[in-house]
Amino acid sequence: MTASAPRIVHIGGAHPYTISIGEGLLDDGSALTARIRGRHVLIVSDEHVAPLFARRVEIALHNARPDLRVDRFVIPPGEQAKTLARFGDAIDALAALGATRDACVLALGGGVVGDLAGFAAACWMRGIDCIQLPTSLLAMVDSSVGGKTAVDLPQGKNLVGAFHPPRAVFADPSALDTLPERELRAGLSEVIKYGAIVDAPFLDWLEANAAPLLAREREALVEAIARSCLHKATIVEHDPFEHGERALLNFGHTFGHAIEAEQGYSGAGNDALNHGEAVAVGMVLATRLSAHLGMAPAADAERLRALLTLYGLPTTLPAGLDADRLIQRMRLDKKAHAAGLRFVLWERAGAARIVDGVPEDAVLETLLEG
Ligand SMILES: NC(=O)c1ccc[n+]([C@@H]2O[C@H](COP(=O)([O-])OP(=O)(O)OC[C@H]3O[C@@H](n4cnc5c(N)ncnc54)[C@H](O)[C@@H]3O)[C@@H](O)[C@H]2O)c1
Ligand SMILES: O=C(O)C(=O)C[C@@H](O)[C@H](O)[C@H](O)COP(=O)(O)O
Ligand SMILES: [Zn+2]
Repeated sequence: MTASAPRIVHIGGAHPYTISIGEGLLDDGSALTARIRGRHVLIVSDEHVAPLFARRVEIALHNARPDLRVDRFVIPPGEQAKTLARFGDAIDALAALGATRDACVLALGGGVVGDLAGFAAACWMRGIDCIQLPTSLLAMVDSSVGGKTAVDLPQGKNLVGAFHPPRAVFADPSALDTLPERELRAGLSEVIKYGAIVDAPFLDWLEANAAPLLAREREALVEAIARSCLHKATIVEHDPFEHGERALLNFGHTFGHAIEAEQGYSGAGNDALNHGEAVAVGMVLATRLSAHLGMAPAADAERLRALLTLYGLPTTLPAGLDADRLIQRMRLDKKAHAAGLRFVLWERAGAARIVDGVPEDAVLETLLEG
């Protein structure tokens, strides 16, 4: 049972669903099973998260629906597991389960699990249900919502994937108690992104609420999650397949994804940046590029950099990365056209714009400044 009524965010459109945010949702078997149509469930998780939460979810499912056949598929933790090979293993797990078209994948974990599990659900029998049970802050505020699913290639981030909206999202903020500090900050990077691109008052709120958020005060976290989900839901509902405004959610990602790929996706346990950290650096570089192109007042750019620093996030390019190689990576960014690079640039707090044909020499200059 949930401790109190969950906060609900609705996403409309062709495939409507709800995001529920509330304590105890991971144990709420009746809420979870209400979205499960068939009798086969594959819980996809990772080696950090499964020992913490998978048994609880399995018990909740069993108590509400003893007829369910529930299997577990567990991947190693971190970005390096978001591969075609692990995707193949997930497909094998669905085959071993005997999953029929009404089966359901439960993605229990951070964004890596969510993206991989969602992609497996998108492909098995051309598409089965996926319920997202995000356990990292980043997954609660961003990756569990909107239906982008993918795996990485050595050549670039998320290069193989599909749009496959979840059947439902259940975010239980009590899961965040065990989240490592570095991962909490990474999630806050994507939270700051929403303020930067569409909600200037949210940036004020984030400036005022760094202490409670970093101390994991539940009320502040739930507010940040709900407000982030509301922004993502609004954008995704209007443009589910990223034909236009959805690309705003990619602010900081052209630089960020190039950094991640260039570092070999090794952000989990060493000096390389994880996704949220790479996006933090990417947002700062995007504001600098905006300044080069005559957009975004310098004072606003400095304010964003200071806010990221307040949250303990990196704001400069890691040492040893080659600018030309980063630009080469950006040519495979999914926003790029045959005609050239496309960036989400910054105008001011709460306002960003998608700009085509950004000259590579301006990007190079920005990278060389660090
Ligand atoms: N699909 C989308 O729209 C979208 C949006 C943003 C990011 N992403 C993707 O999400 C990924 C990043 O997600 P992430 O930051 O969650 O990384 P992640 O999935 O690697 O999780 C971060 C780390 O935290 C651990 N963890 C997660 N929940 C935990 C908990 N409650 N307690 C203890 N440990 C826990 C994980 O095991 C992992 O080690 C990237 O691959 C990124 O590309 C996708
Ligand atoms: O949902 C979106 O749209 C986003 O861009 C959200 C991003 O935070 C996320 O990292 C996404 O996976 C990036 O998408 P991609 O199309 O650049 O791979
Ligand atoms: Zn992201």
